[in-house]
Amino acid sequence: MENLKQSILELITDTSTNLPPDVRRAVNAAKVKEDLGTRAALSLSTIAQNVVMAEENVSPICQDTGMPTFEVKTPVGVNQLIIKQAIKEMIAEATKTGKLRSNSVDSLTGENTGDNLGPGTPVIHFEQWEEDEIEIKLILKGGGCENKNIQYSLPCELEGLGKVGRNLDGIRKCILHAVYQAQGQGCSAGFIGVGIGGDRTSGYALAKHQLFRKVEDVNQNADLAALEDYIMETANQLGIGTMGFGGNSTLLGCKIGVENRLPASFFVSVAYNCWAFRRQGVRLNPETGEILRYLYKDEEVAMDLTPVAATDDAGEKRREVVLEAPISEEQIRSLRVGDVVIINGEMHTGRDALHSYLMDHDCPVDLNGGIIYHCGPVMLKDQEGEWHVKAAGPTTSIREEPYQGEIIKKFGIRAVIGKGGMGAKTLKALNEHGAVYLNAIGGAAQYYAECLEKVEGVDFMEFGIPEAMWHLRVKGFAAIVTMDSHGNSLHADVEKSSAEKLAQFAAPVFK
Ligand SMILES: O=C(O)C[C@H](O)C(=O)O
Ligand code: SF4
Repeated sequence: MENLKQSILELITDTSTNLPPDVRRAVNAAKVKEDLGTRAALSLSTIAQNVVMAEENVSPICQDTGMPTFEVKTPVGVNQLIIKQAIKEMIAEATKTGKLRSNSVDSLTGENTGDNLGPGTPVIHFEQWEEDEIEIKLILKGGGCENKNIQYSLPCELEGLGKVGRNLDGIRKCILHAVYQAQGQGCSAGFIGVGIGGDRTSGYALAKHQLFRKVEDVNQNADLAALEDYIMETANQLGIGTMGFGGNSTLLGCKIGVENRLPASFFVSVAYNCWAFRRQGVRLNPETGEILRYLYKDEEVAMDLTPVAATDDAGEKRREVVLEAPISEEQIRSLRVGDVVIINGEMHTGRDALHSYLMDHDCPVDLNGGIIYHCGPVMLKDQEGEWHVKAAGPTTSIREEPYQGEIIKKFGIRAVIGKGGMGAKTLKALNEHGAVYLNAIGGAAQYYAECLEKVEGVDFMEFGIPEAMWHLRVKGFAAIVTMDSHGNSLHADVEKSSAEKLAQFAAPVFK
């Protein structure tokens, strides 16, 4: 097994940096479906560019390289302990070289282990099989989309859809609801794996396992094949769109599996995966560990890089406003939902640990007129001790909803950048203080890393790399105003309109 470690490292690197062809085809098709010039089309254009950059730079497509989850099949007689050890070593190695973000955190203390190893990380499932080769599959599913997973216990009642029975039609309602409740927060357009049955644990495992099916794969169960088709057709009518900006591409794939259940239980479990659907697999020679072939590389698919002009709904070119901190209240009040903002100068990252800390502590830097970026980057230090940004897209902002409004006011912040939008409390604070919420394109970690020209400093390294407060100098960082200081929220609008559309699918479809 002299090649085993190298093969595993290659698999991890490829999964993190090179989007598989079936996913590329789906993202390209989504772009064609969006109306030219819309926010959704613009986002897909950035996403396509980002995919190309990640492959070229051999750097993470998204900074959140997720919970590494391996499914390993071995012929009888192969020592699984050796494979487990090799996986762990190569996970640590890939973390050291910035192919993975250090993502394993002690649940109680919040301490980051720094090498992606720890109790429960990585996840490795072993199985024996009759074939002669070793198969290793890997999925890197990020935290933001994982947070949008949902499990339904039937029968139940769902807002807008009414009673949900223990039958195919009830399952249909659950899946539509699952897509609706994710809105743009899991970096739509997404892919879902659904597990029908099992218990609470095996149901979710089944759902996640469905994500290993190819996007074009047709379900062998005719009922489920019909349901998958129906969901693809219908979910895309909800109007959530890429990043939740509204639009025609909300869902790029739906795969449904079924297992037996207990008489008393009926679970429908849904695993939501962002567009940055990173999964790959290899077949290995059982003697040498050398890669024989990849499982998800049927052809080379180039990303569609056709440029998209930024126009508003009336076809007018979108207003572009350049901002540089410190930003004045007047500048902020002139911004409206839909404006494109280009940021130069200084910004600071901050996510969960920082927001909670700032509630009752001072900030080491002056944030008056400043910009906070909800981002947990991948960082590498060079030999001179200087930090470099390797991947740095936004994280889901709604997690900061309990803190954000107060923090904006306490420190005089004028702009918050993130993705997926924020709630009513933040919207109120934006209005009262004079601040904006800017939506960056989730998952576009290479695209944004290139705008982050210099790391000026860092505070709170004790929170771990993703949670630390990085002080960055940026150039040409583009984002869209999705919540302004006049009480407008694109997110609230899309949520409302998609809820109305969801309710149109309440009537039974399947027997
Ligand atoms: O943790 C991150 O950087 C992003 C996360 O996957 C998210 O979608 O919020
Ligand atoms: S930031 Fe978006 S693209 Fe990245 S892992 Fe989270 S949900 Fe996926």
